[in-house]
Amino acid sequence: MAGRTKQRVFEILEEGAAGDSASHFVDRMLALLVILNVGSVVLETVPAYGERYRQAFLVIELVSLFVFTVEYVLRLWTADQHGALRHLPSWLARLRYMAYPAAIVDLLAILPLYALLFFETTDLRALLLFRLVRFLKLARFSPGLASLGNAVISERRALVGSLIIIMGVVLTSATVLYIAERTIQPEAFGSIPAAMWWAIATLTTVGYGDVVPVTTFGKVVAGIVMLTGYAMFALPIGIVATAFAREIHQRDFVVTWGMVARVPLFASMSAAEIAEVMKLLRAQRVEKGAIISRAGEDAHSMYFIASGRVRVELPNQTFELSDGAFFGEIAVLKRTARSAHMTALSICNLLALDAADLHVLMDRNPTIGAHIRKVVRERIGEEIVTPGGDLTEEEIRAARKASDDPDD
Ligand SMILES: Nc1ncnc2c1ncn2[C@@H]1O[C@@H]2COP(=O)(O)O[C@H]2[C@H]1O
Repeated sequence: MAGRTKQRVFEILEEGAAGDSASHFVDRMLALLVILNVGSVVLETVPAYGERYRQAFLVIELVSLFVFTVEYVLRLWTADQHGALRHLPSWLARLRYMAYPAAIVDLLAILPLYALLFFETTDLRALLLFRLVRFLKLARFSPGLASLGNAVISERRALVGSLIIIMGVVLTSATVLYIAERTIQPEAFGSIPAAMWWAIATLTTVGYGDVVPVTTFGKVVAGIVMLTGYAMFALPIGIVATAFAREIHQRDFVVTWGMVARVPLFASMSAAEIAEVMKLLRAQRVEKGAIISRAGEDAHSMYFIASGRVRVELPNQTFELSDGAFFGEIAVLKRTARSAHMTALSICNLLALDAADLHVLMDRNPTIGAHIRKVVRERIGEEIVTPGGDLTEEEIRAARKASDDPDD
């Protein structure tokens, strides 16, 4: 029972499946609270509001402290449900989870408030910068932000490379301008660090105009630096933009004709039939270690593996399925609970087919219907199919037990 509660809390907080309205609601509420917080931090600094609404700002802060603390404690409690941490003892899973960047941000989002209580001050402005860390919590609720983070991390080497090039150009241009202008404008170009201010303002095309070269040589160098600036900064921007586009594309990958045609089950279909099937399939990207479905759960769809590997854990056997295979069809066809745990062993691109659409597909295409039924027969065996066509009570009980037992 406790295991089921923990699993549900985890699903609501961390792993909202498509269509899980409780999970989406909690995500939205938490994101709203973060936005309210950031808004109040910013408005507090406006003198006209800071004093007048002091009490209201304090209430927002204290409510946030309560909600974010409960959120953090629950995330810590359910840490051992994460795909990558499930094999660890609960205490170790929690310790490892605490080192996740998102968990660190969650902790930093509540710590300053405890400092506030501890130091018995009501001047929230003292903790201004710390409180704005909460803004980072939004990354958890925005897949786009997470993709941007992934893009920067995956291109870190190229970005460090372009940063070194930029630093080299800043240093060279500042040194040349120092040589050219130091005697004429000692206050602006009297040292290399001083000249670097001019170099950075010029290279970034900001051009404050507070410091300008006056010698002909200085002006020629400045012209070159201005032109180089565009090229220099286009480099990291291009790197991040390309990686970001790639990340987004991988996340919401499009179901293509080739992808469907590669699934052996559909290989014999005509192009027109494949085009029809494509309309029924939904693309779903699953991270490595994520649980796709649990034994004993209600089933709403079956899946085809476009790419990746999936582990199917039956109560007494474990199978591995890969590209082109399908799974999750038994519960959908028999209208029973899932008979196995299904976990992604690698990043998986799945094609999900809703229960109603599976029946449409099988009715429309008897060959596919017969093939799926044949695979089901091979998988579960004739002997455990009751005359009514349902899985035996014994198998369902075994599946439910398997989902209750693990690591409470
Ligand atoms: N013996 C088996 N071999 C391979 N896959 C299986 C086997 N038994 C069950 N499965 C798959 O595991 C899935 C678990 O969820 P379902 O019961 O919906 O559908 C099941 C099948 O797709």
